[in-house]
Amino acid sequence: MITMDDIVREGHPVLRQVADEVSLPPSEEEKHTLTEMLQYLINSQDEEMAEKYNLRPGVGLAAPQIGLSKRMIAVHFTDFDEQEYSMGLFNPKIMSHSVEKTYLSTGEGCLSVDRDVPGYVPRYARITVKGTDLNGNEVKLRLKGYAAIVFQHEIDHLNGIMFYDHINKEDPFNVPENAKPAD
Ligand SMILES: Cc1nc(NNC(=O)[C@H](CC2CCCC2)CN(O)CO)c(F)c(N2CCN3CCOC[C@@H]3C2)n1
Ligand code: NI
Repeated sequence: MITMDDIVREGHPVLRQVADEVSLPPSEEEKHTLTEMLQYLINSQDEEMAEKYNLRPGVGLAAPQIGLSKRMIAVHFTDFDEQEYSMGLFNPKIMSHSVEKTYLSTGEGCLSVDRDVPGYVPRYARITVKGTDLNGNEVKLRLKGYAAIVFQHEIDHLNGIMFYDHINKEDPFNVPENAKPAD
């Protein structure tokens, strides 16, 4: 199982690389790894497992965070409309996005960042994502708000981008005029 010992921390070059496309169909090993990434999220949200294995809770995870520079992400969360997302995706790609932005009023954190970085992280309010799921099916997702934020955070990791790269350096709590909080 994946534990915090497997999560690389900021400063490791893999977090600043552009990850490689996974050639399709994914190998058994790639499918196993993506399944393990999803399992980490599920375990991390289970109080007993998180306590027992000292897991930081997570709603998303990207392969570079376990040292694997491949375009693979896993997400496990329920959004504010009670819509559940629990999936692994190969080669996720943002096909289109709104001009309008959104952000989490709590700011963001990252399993690869062992410090608090205060500030709003402006992200697209709505995105359309395409990718291939663990069953080898192509999926097309239209996401907004919280779900859009989580997927953007993960896809950023595949492009070597950390959440704090988006925070306004002069005024971390500056809100762009076209942005509304997701929560
Ligand atoms: C928002 C949130 N971020 C948590 N952690 N950070 C992460 O997931 C990072 C990714 C998220 C940071 C902002 C957007 C994506 C991991 N990242 O580094 C991957 O790249 C949480 F843990 C969390 N929740 C709320 C839901 N709760 C259900 C019950 O179980 C606990 C769980 C806690 N919400
Ligand atoms: Ni992260």
